[in-house]
Amino acid sequence: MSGIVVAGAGAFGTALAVALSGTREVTLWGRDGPAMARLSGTRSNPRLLAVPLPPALDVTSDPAALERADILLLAVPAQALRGFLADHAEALAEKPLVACGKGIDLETLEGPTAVIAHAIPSARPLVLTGPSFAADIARGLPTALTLACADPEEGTRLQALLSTPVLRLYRTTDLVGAELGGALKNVVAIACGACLGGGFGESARAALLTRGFAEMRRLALVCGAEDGTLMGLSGLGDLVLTAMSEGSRNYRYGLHLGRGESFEPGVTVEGAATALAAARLGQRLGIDLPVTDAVAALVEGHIDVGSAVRALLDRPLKAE
Ligand SMILES: NC(=O)C1=CN([C@@H]2O[C@H](COP(=O)(O)OP(=O)(O)OC[C@H]3O[C@@H](n4cnc5c(N)ncnc54)[C@H](O)[C@@H]3O)[C@@H](O)[C@H]2O)C=CC1
Ligand SMILES: O=C(CO)COP(=O)(O)O
Repeated sequence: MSGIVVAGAGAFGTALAVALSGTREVTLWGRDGPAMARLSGTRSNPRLLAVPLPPALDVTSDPAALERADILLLAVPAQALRGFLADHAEALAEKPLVACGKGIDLETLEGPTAVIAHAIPSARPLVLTGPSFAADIARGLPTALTLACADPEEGTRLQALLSTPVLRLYRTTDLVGAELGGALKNVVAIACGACLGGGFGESARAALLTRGFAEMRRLALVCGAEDGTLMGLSGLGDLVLTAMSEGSRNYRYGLHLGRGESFEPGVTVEGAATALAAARLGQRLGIDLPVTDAVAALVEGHIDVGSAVRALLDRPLKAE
């Protein structure tokens, strides 16, 4: 039996640990010692998830657990991944590291697999991504995700290890497509939320979702992604979930932007930093990303939603 360690005890890491615990040996590792000790005692964190932890799930803040792992699921936010890897590089060497966060690093403009490859060259990066709210996964509701692994044999082995009767993993070798789909859909979800929050209606949201998806594909394909991956769970599938549901923090953040309200402090909103990163990447690669650029300008407070929508409508007419 492989020892799975989920690193990052936020909503998603806790949900994944809950879902995988039972038939597998699973440890949930978090950096905050007192918080993990409390969680170990109470076996629940209602602020994060409505379900209790299964008795078999081990909970710790001891870094030695990272070293003992056969495989690690990294459920820290994208902007924290580089720091986490630097802190634990020795313990994580030569292991399969499954990136579960969705974003592009704002400083390096890299996705999680390149961040892992640079920080720990001996590690084997994978990506686990797709439409899944932590609350749904923790409750055992049916969910389908994409597992990307460069080595098809290892991908097949880990697909079996990380699937459960209700958590169905599809595999691919397209790491770039999987991670960019997951990262970029958050930006489009912010745009869709801002559109509804600003009172522009559901037809406009459908237009933004579709044109935003065209942008996602444009950027991802130039970065080496396969179109089939973008059309699958990790791209279109996750975009549909995130851009249509108030269960999404990115969408809710967009709603607040659209209404001109401030958002709940301290909540992880990956699409905000990723919009800035993707806009810079688009400039660097010479790719037209009007929706992304508008979200980046909104996030930075340079424009309001009304002017963002007007700027998008004023663009020259073109072929679809
Ligand atoms: N919540 C959800 O429904 C889903 C989240 N995700 C992705 O999972 C990632 C994490 O999201 P959540 O768990 O929801 O966020 P969260 O805000 O609930 O938790 C983030 C956790 O990461 C920890 N963390 C931050 N920096 C760290 C560091 N340097 N070292 C160790 N731990 C660190 C924090 O202490 C916190 O426990 C994000 O990239 C998100 O896009 C993916 C699918 C679903
Ligand atoms: O990635 C997610 C769903 O697949 C979670 O979305 P939010 O981070 O917007 O809540």
